[in-house]
Amino acid sequence: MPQSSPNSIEDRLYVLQKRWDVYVADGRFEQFIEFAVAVNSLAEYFNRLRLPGLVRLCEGLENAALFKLGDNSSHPIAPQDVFSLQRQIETLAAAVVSSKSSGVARRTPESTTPASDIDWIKPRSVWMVVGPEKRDMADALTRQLQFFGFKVCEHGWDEEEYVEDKPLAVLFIPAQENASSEEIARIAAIRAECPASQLIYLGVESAIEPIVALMRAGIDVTIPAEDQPAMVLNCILDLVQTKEQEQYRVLVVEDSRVAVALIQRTLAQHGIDTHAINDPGKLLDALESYKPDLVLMDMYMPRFNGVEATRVLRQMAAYSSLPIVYLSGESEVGMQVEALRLGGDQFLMKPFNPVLLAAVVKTRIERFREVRRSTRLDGLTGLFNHTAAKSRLKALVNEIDDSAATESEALRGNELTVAMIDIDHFKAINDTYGHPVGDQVIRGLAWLLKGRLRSIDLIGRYGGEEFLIALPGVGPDKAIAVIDRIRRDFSGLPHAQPDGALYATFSAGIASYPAMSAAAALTEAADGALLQAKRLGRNRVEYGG
Ligand SMILES: Nc1nc2c(ncn2[C@@H]2O[C@H](COP(=O)(O)OP(=O)(O)OP(=O)(O)O)[C@@H](O)[C@H]2O)c(=O)[nH]1
Repeated sequence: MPQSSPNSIEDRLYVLQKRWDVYVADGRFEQFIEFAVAVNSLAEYFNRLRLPGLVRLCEGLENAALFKLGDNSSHPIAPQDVFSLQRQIETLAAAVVSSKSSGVARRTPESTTPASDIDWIKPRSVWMVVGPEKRDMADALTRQLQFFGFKVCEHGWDEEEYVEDKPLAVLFIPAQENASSEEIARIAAIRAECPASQLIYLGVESAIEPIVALMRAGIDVTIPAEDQPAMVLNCILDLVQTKEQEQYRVLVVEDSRVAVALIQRTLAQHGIDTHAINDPGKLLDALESYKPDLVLMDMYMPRFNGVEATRVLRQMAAYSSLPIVYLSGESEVGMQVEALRLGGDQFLMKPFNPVLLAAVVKTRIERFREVRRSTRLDGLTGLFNHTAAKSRLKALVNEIDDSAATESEALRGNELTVAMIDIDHFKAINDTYGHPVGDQVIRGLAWLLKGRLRSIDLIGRYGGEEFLIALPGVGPDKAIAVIDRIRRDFSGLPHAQPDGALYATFSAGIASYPAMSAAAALTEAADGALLQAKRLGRNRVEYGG
């Protein structure tokens, strides 16, 4: 065994293979569960590393394993199923070896490597497979990708040797709309060589047949002719965007210590954090302090039962949509249905199947987070939307007010500077190049802001092409310098469009606390300064007090 805890891709793969071998030798249900847990853990690890090809292979194996999970009576599974799973494991192992040889899968001890710090192992290179006919577009895309820090390696459609490290993504730009059979063969060859890379095909006809042919050859994303090339950067930036990686949090309401220990062990194996209370009377305090993504609720407990506790939560706006899953020995279907009718989302029986419990908990939490995200974040840019940005700004101003009132040493004298940014002549960009290109300009600015500002800064999409920025602890002079630097860089950022690149500029207005002591006054003053910047000729930063 390489190490006592499964840390790296190789270790996780080793554990998976070992568990599979044990199952094949003995054929017991519990051994199959252990194997399925190992597959799930590897799939999650690939997901965190953002290795789309390996995620796909691993999820295929996970689905096949879950399909065969069954129960005690269905094991050992039939020899042809063993053979088919064995083949999937071998394909996965070969893909891991192939990616590893490119340096993608270096060993990274998890204990010292939080998900947010693993950027260094992400490949940041992009291959572009393009012919001479699409020179202008390829050049514009290359400049744009380089601006965001990607290394671009160009290849011709007839090239057969690829010596560089395996890329994050491969962009295929065909000479005409539909791929020729030689081009399909080239795509399949690159798919085999780069199992972990995202393959993107630009300019497909909007019809099922050609898209299916490309997908069969190994393409992950096809972009219709009319949307290119504005979508390309979006696709690639999505691959490196660090989504919310916060650990899932589950509150366990359960009076049996044995059940709590089993649940916590199972969820911990899937990287899920838990907090347990044995008395539903403590529920509101625990929700307030622990802020879970899901409650796992026992049915029968002293004082009052899980269904009563759930009904109370459903009457409170803050918890009306929080996922609640019952985990109980109650086997009477009528009682289960009643429990769901009164506010529960799902019912799981005790003794629970660990794979099923983890799968239900994760799926419910993912959906819950997705809904929460969609109400707070802007779909185009992933930044806070207007409402969320306004309320975040209010909270920042309140924090400073509170710290001044309590004279907290750490925060005393804190400053806050707000900037309103608006892209210049944006209507003309839309009118000239079309809305998809306009959207790409907005996204380009969003990415530049995210890349340049700190994680504690507030960045919101305030209106169509208007952004609200708040920089806590930063005075006006420094803020003006920072925003002006971003302004200069944005004006040099090429935005790819079918005939080459276009350049855009923005104007900004700045205001600061304590000169303006309320959130509304700050945005109003920044807005006034922005108007002044527009009047003075645009592409400039003005200070409004
Ligand atoms: N592509 C795209 N366009 C948008 C979006 N939201 C708003 N717009 C457009 O943005 C344009 C804003 O134009 P105006 O407010 O007239 O200002 P402008 O052309 O940027 O001119 P100045 O601000 O004076 O420099 C309008 O044409 C809107 O339709 C969006 O999400 N995507």
